Amino acid sequence: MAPKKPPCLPSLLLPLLTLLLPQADTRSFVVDRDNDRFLLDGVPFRYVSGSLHYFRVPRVLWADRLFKMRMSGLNAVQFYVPWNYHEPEPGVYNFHGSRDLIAFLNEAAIANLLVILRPGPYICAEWDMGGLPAWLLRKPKIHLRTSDPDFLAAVDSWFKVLLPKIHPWLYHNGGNIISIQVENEYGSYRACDFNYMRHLAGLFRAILGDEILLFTTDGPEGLKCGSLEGLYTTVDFGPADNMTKIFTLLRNYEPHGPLVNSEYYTGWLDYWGQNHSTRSVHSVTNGLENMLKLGASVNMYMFHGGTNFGYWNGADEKGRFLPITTSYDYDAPISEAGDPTPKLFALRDVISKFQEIPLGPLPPPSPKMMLGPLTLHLDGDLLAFLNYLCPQGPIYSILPMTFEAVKQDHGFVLYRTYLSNTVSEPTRFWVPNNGVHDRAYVMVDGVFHGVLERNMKHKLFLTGQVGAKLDVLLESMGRLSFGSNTSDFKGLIEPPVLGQTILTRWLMFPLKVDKLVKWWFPLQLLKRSHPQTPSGPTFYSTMFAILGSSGDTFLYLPGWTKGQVWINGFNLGRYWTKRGPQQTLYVPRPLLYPRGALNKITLLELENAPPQPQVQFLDRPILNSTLHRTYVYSLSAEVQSDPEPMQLSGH
Ligand SMILES: CCCC/N=C1\SC[C@@H]2[C@H](O)[C@H](O)[C@@H](O)CN12
Repeated sequence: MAPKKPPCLPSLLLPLLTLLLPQADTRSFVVDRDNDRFLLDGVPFRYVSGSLHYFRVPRVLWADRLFKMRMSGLNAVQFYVPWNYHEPEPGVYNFHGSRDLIAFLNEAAIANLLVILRPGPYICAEWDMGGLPAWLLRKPKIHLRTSDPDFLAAVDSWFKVLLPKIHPWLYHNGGNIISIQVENEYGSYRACDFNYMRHLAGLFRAILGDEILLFTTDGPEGLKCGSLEGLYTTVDFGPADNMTKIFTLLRNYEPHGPLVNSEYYTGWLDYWGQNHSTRSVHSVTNGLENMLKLGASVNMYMFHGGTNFGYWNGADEKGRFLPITTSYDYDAPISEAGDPTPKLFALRDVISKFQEIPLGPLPPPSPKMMLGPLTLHLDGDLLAFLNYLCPQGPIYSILPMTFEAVKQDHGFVLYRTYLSNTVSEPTRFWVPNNGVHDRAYVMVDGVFHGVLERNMKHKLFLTGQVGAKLDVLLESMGRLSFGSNTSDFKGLIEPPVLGQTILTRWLMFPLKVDKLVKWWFPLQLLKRSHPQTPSGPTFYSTMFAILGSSGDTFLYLPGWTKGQVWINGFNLGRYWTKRGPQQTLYVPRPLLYPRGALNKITLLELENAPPQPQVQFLDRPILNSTLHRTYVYSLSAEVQSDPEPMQLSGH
């Protein structure tokens, strides 16, 4: 669907106006190397852009966010296209609802924003596997982000679907896309495979033509492997970096043409278990003003961060595995709830010194709602619903299989084996080579024995009778989205060991939790037995009505440990109250049924619920709680003391 044409005008006016309006054949966005600037339709142009990720904002809120960006003085919006968000299975595509990319392009056009598109295939973005689909890892030896034929075949297949959709939206075709990025900070990736980058550039040119401006983005240390002849080179850096030094370095790659910072960091990401990140208003506005004085084009990353709903967060590896939090507030100028912040107004003042700002006020913060406390009832432990969670039954293997091997991309897989001997004394249960990816909740005959965690907690001690069920619920906490190796397999990567015995003969149950939670009637109706005393992964739920006026709100879970939340079947994301720094989850008002209608909240608490299983809805977020240090294990004392196992179980 090509962009909507202007409304039809009285026929006598049309000929006159067509002389004035730029026509598709005169529309152009080019680099003017003689004058170190961009030209838009032949006129000098500088973009002041902001990043907003449509995949982190419910579709019903896109127009609101884009309007606020325009009213902030931006003339462009930059966003990625996550491959894994649109191709859930090989050859299966989804561009509907909150995945309707064309609808988002149209909303940007309506907001009078040009578009800087970044389709990857890798996007980083603190998104699961940097946007690459987990199903690529069903070929375990695939070399991601290289000219590996298996990888390129999947990339070509995806881009031959995506890029033709984008073609009509290119600026010179009448659309609003002025430039397109190839890959993402490729210079930071170990492969440095120029054949791969040349392949991508050739594919983009073959489908999109020669007019569209293609560019690359790298940190200063990545320019060597990230830049490519024929692609315009840009950099990314934040307010604390040395702008002069980095732009001077950039001139080694682009001696002429406009200076571009494609990711000027207005804030930063958060990791579970680390302190909340912020960037000062002064440092961010000061850096922007310095770049605009140079005539540079700038994209602010992020201008509105949004939320990692569901299981979509990515992870980093900085000495240890660090999953990204559910909130992607990013301390951005527009808050996670879509509210203008002091940083926005300060940036708007800076922009107004260099270009016209739309007249009129920004909308005020949206109404917020408080509700509760609500008391949830215990539906039952997760194992009680196993037949509904895995209706197709388990997969058997001598050694445990990864999530990818059993075709489970996100969430949870239950691993089950049976004790071949009685273990009467507390005996060490562990997984060699840091092989828990990422958290394991261990039960013996349904009794919760504790948690193992990647890099953090390698062993626990358990007892059990011969023939007892040993259940290990594995949770993926999101795949590495940055770093030298994005082949971040999930599950039990190594067979666990009990005492000196390697445990074999495993049943794997890929769990379809979201499908179960979507059932409207209370889960406990599915159970034959009465809810047991809460032990390990357990479902809780309740129904509630909004009596007063509705509004955005923030779910607060005091006393809960860690788990997943659904509201009216929508997967709101992960909570980890015990670890922080995030203590609340953003609940967009459109998720809630208005006054009188019944809403349903469901929790899967993975460890321990509070004695009173209550939650509240607050009128403000808590993203910077003080961390409960006692809860964060230290690994160093443990990992060296694990001896090699002696025998296989059952042999
Ligand atoms: C030292 C940082 C290297 C990783 N790059 C990052 S961390 C935050 C941002 C986003 O991930 C963004 O998607 C990256 O392109 C750049 N960047």
